[in-house]
Amino acid sequence: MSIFARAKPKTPAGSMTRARASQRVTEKLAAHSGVRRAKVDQAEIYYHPGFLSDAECDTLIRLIDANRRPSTLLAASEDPEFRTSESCDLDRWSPDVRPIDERMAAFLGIQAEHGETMQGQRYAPGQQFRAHYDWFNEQQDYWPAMKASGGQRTWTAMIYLNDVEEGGATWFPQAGVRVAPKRGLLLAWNNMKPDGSPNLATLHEGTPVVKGVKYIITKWFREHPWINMPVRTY
Ligand SMILES: O=C(O)CCC(=O)C(=O)O
Ligand SMILES: [Fe+2]
Repeated sequence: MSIFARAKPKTPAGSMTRARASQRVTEKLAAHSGVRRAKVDQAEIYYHPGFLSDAECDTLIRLIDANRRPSTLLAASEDPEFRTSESCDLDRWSPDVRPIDERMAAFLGIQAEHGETMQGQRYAPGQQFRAHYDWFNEQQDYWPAMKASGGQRTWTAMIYLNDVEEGGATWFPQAGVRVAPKRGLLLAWNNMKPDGSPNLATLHEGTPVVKGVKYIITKWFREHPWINMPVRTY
């Protein structure tokens, strides 16, 4: 499921619960050696090189190639070029995915149940994901359903699975941060401000790939357990 907010809410509301939870994630990240924070004040953006091994990246690339389909948006866009990549949901119970899924959640200090299904994404040359927020716009029609299924998206964690010859950087135009794809690099950011309200400076885009193919995984974490989480059946 892919759901993205684009319009600005009129009065983003703060939340003490989100603020405290975000603070715990920040402290957890700060305690890991190898984590660096982007030197901007507008948003909390962190990197950790080498989070996944080459073998783990290759396994996920294989799964994405086997299951990819055109990426979707919940809030329809008038721009047919808004999100042109391919995506797939990666089965959180699969022995290839589960250890990585749980390692990402543990790294941020968030319970794995708060994470939506890990999403694999593939961008061929010319494909992109235009500027958007990962947090939900609480004025949009989809919000009651999102509120009931785990609430706001707090943190995003992404991992680049390969180096890309040219293009494909993740660009935060308001924060002024650009991250070039690097195999195994984890990029995580807080979609909320310190008071627990949505942070407009987390606007970001997957810029078009120019040469090569870009593979990533994304995990969006909710403020409460994600209740669409499928029950293990095997
Ligand atoms: O492809 C990228 O660099 C960004 C992907 C993204 O914004 C997302 O998965 O929410
Ligand atoms: Fe995003």
